[in-house]
Amino acid sequence: MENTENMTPDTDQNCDTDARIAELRNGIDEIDNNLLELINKRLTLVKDVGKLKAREGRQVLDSTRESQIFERLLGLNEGPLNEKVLRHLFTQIMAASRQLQTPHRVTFLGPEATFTHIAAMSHFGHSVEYIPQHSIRDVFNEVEKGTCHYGVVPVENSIEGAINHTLDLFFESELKICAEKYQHISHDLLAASGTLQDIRKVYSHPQAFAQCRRWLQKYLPDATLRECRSTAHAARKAAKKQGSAAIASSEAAHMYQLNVVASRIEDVARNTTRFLIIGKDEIHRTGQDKTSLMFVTSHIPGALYKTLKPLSESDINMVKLESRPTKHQNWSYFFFVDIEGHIEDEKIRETLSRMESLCLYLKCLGSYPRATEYRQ
Ligand SMILES: O=C(O)C(=O)C[C@]1(C(=O)O)C=C[C@@H](O)C=C1
Repeated sequence: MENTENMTPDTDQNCDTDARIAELRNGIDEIDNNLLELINKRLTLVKDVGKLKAREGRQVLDSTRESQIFERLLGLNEGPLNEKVLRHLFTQIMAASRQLQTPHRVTFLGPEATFTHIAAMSHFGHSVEYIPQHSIRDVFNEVEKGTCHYGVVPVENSIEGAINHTLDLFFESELKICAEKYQHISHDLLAASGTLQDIRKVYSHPQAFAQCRRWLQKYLPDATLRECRSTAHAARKAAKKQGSAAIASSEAAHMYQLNVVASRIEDVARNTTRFLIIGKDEIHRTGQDKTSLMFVTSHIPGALYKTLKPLSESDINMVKLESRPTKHQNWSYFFFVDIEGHIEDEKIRETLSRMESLCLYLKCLGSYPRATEYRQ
């Protein structure tokens, strides 16, 4: 038996706190046990859905159903769980479900720990197999060959603009856009030493240097800057060379055992990249959708205006317009347009067929749920 006579009030208070924490932890354990049981019950139902889908040759991923689940849960949620964490938790649960139905392989523009990898993981969760590729073309090829179910490629950055190579590949490919994902881009300065003092060389991708120019001028004005193919390559180099650092993601710090010397060093905080998930699936309507199109007009005055006119006449909102040279003929262009709505909507179908009759070529690149843009 403990002698409590000499206990100070502080010790008394510590005992009370310990007892109260232990009591609360019992409650937490009980809830965790229930959660575990419920997750396994959910997975049993998911397995049965998977068997029915397999019998009819239906695809495992049902983005429409997943969007409905998120919408329903967000409507029910009264907190303190916030929207971002709710989405993250259920992304992981549904990723585990899909993996149970058929192991999924997702390919992305690598290497690992780049922002494309981060976007892919935040979309598909941690239960799928991720396969990095050297180029955007290789991502398209692997999905076309069927060695991977989905590919993740960048398409647009809020500061630098369109990723032209991705747009060009849609001309040659029959793959569809199955989803979109906005990823906030935030750069950290990583070094093995963990301090600024001994850094003489900084490695990074040219775009990351451009986005952190003011910070570098202020804190590392004398450092030599070395350009690399990706921020992940930069982190790998910095891990091997003394007195060097990399501008890369915090995930890269983890992967290459570097320390974060300074975080969020980008000059503009609202730097976001939009990624596309490409695959062979047609995604059903959710009611909150986007449709991506590409078309070529004839080379005559007013051709673009005439092709877009049906959108305005049908009161369809256009959310993006890009042009790219066709490469077959000088000064002729492909146009890429994103509109609100789904190809299964009567109004969209009818409008697209009118547009098709007004231009030389029109292709629907896919209809998919509209993603929300978050700041992390
Ligand atoms: O409802 C389905 O079709 C399921 O397979 C279940 C489930 C889920 O975990 O809720 C999993 C995968 C699909 O993408 C959608 C939903």
